[in-house]
Amino acid sequence: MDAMMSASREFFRQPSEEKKKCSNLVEGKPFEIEGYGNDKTVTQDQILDWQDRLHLTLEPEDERNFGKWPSYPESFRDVLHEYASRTKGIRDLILRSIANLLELDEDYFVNQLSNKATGFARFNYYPPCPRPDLVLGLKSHSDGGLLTILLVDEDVGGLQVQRDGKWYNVPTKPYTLVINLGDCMEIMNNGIFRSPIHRVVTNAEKERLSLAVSYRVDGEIVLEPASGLVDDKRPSRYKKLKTKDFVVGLIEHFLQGKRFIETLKI
Ligand SMILES: O=C(O)CCC(=O)C(=O)O
Ligand SMILES: [Fe+2]
Repeated sequence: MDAMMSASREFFRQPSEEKKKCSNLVEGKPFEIEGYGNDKTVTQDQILDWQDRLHLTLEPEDERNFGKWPSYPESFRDVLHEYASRTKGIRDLILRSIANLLELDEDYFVNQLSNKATGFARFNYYPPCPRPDLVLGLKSHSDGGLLTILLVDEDVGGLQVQRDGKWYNVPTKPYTLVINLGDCMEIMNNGIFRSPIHRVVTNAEKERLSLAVSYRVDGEIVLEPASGLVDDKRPSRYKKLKTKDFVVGLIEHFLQGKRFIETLKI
């Protein structure tokens, strides 16, 4: 965890020209998510976030785009490779625990992950912000996938979670990962465990860093509640759709500060 955080910090502290070697914007090419930069701007009045992010595909491994993986610091690639193999183990452990809690077959969620299931890393870097009262580091959202394994800055807080309309600070604690369930998980468990709405506030004096590793099922899989969690008393609460169509809606809504899952509720 320390090695991953310090390699990320070294990457983000470089001058902008160096970071742009991993840019997600390549002249003459359409916007790509993968790489260093900002999220896409789709409307004139879109509210932007006070952050830089580096978005890298981790899974499937053969789809890693090393052209966008930082070569500075030198350790970055090896550290991320190692970190990603550890988070995959944590993913499976948590998916099995959730299945047990729901009294499903222990491997129910793990079995939904084919070798085409996706995993990506989103490194978030929040520079100090002179007007924290005016701008968020990351707008209010819920994560889209099955689950997110979040490594947060151990000194600087900023992550907040919403409950009953109120925002609560998530405390920072060294060597502690925050696990967020995502919208795909909420759908697959028929709304028993929900994906939390969260956001990041900015800090006037200190920079902040986080790394979110999110996992999703394969795009061809139809997202729907596990049959063991649907009956006459608790019918399916979400419209069915393919994961790849879900992802398109998810991104469009996220950029505008909205939640796609709300439109799928029956
Ligand atoms: O920076 C954080 O603590 C949260 C980041 C986050 O919510 C995300 O990347 O989805
Ligand atoms: Fe998030």
